[in-house]
Amino acid sequence: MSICSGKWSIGGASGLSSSPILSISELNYAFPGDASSKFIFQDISMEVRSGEFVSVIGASGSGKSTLFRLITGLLEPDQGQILIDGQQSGQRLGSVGYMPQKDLLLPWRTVIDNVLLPLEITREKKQGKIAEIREWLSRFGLAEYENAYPHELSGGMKQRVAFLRTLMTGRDLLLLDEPFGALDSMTKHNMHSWLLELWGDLQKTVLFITHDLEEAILLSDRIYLLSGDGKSRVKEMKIDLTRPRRSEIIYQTEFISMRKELEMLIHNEE
Ligand SMILES: Nc1ncnc2c1ncn2[C@@H]1O[C@H](COP(=O)(O)OP(=O)(O)OP(=O)(O)O)[C@@H](O)[C@H]1O
Repeated sequence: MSICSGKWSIGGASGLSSSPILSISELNYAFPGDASSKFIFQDISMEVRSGEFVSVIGASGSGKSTLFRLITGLLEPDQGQILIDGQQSGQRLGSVGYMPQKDLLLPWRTVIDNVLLPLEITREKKQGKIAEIREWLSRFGLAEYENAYPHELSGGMKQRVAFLRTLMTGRDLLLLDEPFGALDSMTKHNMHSWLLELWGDLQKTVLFITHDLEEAILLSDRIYLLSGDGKSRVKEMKIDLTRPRRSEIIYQTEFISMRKELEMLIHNEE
């Protein structure tokens, strides 16, 4: 594991050379009308470069989902700047693919019609995309379920459909809010293996919320830890495990010591 400026870098953005796809600088945010005027974020900075897989971890209530809503443009920062591909705040809505915690598949639509939804919203021509979607369905292990309805799918399958639908937004940056959080451990393990195998071909950038430390280390190039107290800091950990990765690396000494370190850091935050 290598850590930017020491073991852990505090304050986020690590001065990396290539221009970031997402750049957050000195972000301040408090929910309007909150009598205590409690800041969710105070002077938070972070960045994500093209092609990275970055996880965001933090205690419940530390602001992970709020951060995603700020990035998507559903909320506006009180102060500071959020740039996506250099685009300023206010021009961000629709510029990222967002997968919320619940799969939110439309129950009256088949798998393929759910996946086609982003193209309908942006009024893109569907015809040319069908062949591409069928190829992805096959890679997602869903070829035989093209005409199935959500209630006919397992939990893992539903998440894969929701992920594919997010992919079909065509956006380079995907925000995934605990996509595997509700899955049983065996299905989750299978999803990890599947995603690790797919990662090299996806050519996307992912910001990923999770409560699962093992999942964060296994999947990520870097991890941001949101502090649970004054919310004025964000810590960053670089995961120097080679890719392609297999889920069995969780048993390796290097992995176990990273996990220990992450746990200690969280413990210190508390
Ligand atoms: N619409 C809102 N109005 C006022 N406060 C809110 C609103 N949404 C969230 N909060 C508060 O903001 C804080 C951060 O919430 P958020 O959902 O972002 O946390 P989180 O880290 O995603 O939590 P979890 O891990 O439990 O999903 C919490 O204290 C929450 O009560």
